[in-house]
Amino acid sequence: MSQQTITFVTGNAKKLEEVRAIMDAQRAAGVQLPRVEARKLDLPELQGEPELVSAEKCRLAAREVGGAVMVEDTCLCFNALGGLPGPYIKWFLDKLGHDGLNKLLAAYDDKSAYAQCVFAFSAGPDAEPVVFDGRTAGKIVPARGENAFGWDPVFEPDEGNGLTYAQMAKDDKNAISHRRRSLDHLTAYLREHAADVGAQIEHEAAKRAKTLP
Ligand SMILES: O=c1nc[nH]c2c1ncn2[C@H]1C[C@H](O)[C@@H](COP(=O)(O)OP(=O)(O)OP(=O)(O)O)O1
Ligand SMILES: [Mg+2]
Repeated sequence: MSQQTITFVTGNAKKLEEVRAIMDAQRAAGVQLPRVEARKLDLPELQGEPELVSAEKCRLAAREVGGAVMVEDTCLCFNALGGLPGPYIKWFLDKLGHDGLNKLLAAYDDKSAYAQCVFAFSAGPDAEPVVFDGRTAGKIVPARGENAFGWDPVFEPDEGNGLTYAQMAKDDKNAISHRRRSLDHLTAYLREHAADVGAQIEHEAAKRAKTLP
């Protein structure tokens, strides 16, 4: 596994920053992790359940890169709305803003929500993606804190001592975040299946080498 590189495909620089910070801290603590390269690509996203959105994004990424990839899809799910906006949060945030997200819940007493990150990993274009779910529970609040990353100012995690993600130090967010939890599952999988995954990446690469003109 250590010889191989996995390409993290995302169009979002903030995601990449957090993934790098989480992995660097773990490496410094002696955790064995694969080499990860980044590729900036804004891939089209299928509609549906988060696991499906992420798995399909992963297939596209693997085809695009022609090798082992990881992607993630992030959702913000309001319990009063049956989990919506969920995977559509990007567009809700874009069109409604922080205030509009709060107003969506005006008719409900229940402001609880969870942030969800679904990583998907694929060994190559013909391999089946594997998905990993990470969640952090909290509630939707009027915006507080620096407006640096998406909906961070309106999400107050239950474990955040009353602070929104945007008010927390980056390391504190990374310690409890949906992204951290999902990434931990992915890296644990890669460690547990290091031999299989390594062989699969090699196999995929060899197959492609053969089919090249
Ligand atoms: O920790 C986070 N804290 C605050 N906001 C966040 C976070 N993580 C993602 N976000 C935002 C970005 C986008 O508006 C939406 C997810 O959409 P999502 O499709 O997963 O991300 P994206 O299109 O920006 O990047 P990608 O190329 O990896 O799909 O929530
Ligand atoms: Mg996206």
